[in-house]
Amino acid sequence: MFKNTIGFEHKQQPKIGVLITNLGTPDKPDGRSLRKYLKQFLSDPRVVEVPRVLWWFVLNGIILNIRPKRSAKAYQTVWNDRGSPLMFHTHDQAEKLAKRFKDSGQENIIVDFAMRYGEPSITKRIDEMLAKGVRKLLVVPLYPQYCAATTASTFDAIAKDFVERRWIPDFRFVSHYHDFPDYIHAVANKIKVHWQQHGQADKLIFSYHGVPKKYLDKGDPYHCECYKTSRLIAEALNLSNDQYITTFQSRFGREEWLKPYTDETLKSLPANGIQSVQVVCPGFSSDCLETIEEIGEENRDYFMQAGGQSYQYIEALNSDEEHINMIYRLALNHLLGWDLSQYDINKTDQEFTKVPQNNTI
Ligand SMILES: C=CC1=C(C)c2cc3[nH]c(cc4nc(cc5[nH]c(cc1n2)c(C)c5CCC(=O)O)C(CCC(=O)O)=C4C)c(C)c3C=C
Ligand SMILES: [Fe+2]
Ligand SMILES: [Fe+2]
Repeated sequence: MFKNTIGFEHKQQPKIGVLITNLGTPDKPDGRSLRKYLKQFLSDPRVVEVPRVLWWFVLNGIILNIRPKRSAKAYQTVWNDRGSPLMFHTHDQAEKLAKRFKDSGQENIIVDFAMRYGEPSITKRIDEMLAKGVRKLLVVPLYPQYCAATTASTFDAIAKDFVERRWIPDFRFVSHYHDFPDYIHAVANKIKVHWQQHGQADKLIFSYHGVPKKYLDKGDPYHCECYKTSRLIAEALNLSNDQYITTFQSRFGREEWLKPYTDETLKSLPANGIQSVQVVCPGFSSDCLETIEEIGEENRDYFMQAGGQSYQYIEALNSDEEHINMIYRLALNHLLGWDLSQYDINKTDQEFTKVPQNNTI
């Protein structure tokens, strides 16, 4: 009835698993793959909060007949020989994070990545980690700002997995890091480096993925966390309030989403005397369709066609060294008490809580 742990052996060294996750992406940039991906993604009640029966008809009757073809075209423009940017950046992040732990002498920590939709699935990675002896699992969704549509949805996938499993590991979950100082400084430094190379524009635009406004009205902290992130980055850069704007992109459907909208803002700026902008997307830990195509191309056209002179997109943190160090330190904060060898806690505590050398069963 319950799923058993495969590959368990006695005297196996217990391990700690650090699983970074992101949204997921289609297998290929074609209509078929997009249909499969969008069906899974848009069927998630955390993403689309519309009565299920009504939504089933809208999704299957309209959206899945139109959107896959259109989205496939957009994905083709960002796909390269390494595949989807979201996939290869997340892959690189996991690889470099694993090295970061190894270089710090943490041999017992296994790092990997999973995707909420599509492959590699959360369940596949949990299976693999448990088989390798992971008995304590930390999941780090790479969404800096908490949102039910993303963060809670990731939690749902883990909870669903655990419900079906016999042997559940110790478990910790990072629900957000929108104000974690290392994250703020990593984004601020990325902007500073861009300024050193290109100079400063009239305005800095912080563009975050939007969600329906009703999610904010129902108590989702996402909107507040986005504004706080912008404020903290602006403070780190010594920007005054009139030097930056927070906006929301990637609208879907007809209902009202969080405002101000990125596209409408960019269209209106030239008429208000703003000739040059730099756009940064702090909510995206990896570049993906929504940053490369929507911000890098589509919104550039809106701004330039409205009379703008200069438009620059500042890339996501991707697998930059500073990003990996930030995720490493974020994970360390959440691992506290699990793996003691790495902490500068005082000697008495270390002796008291020291894990026995042969900690096997
Ligand atoms: C329908 C509602 C959607 C909500 C709510 C939503 C929230 C949300 N999404 C991200 C991050 C990403 N979304 C991406 C793509 C994407 N998002 C939606 C819809 C909603 N997102 C769709 C339909 C798509 C697919 C592309 C398209 O057809 O337009 C991506 C990129 C994935 C990639 O493969 O590159 C990311 C990342 C966040 C952070 C968020 C709420 C806070
Ligand atoms: Fe999205
Ligand atoms: Fe989009």
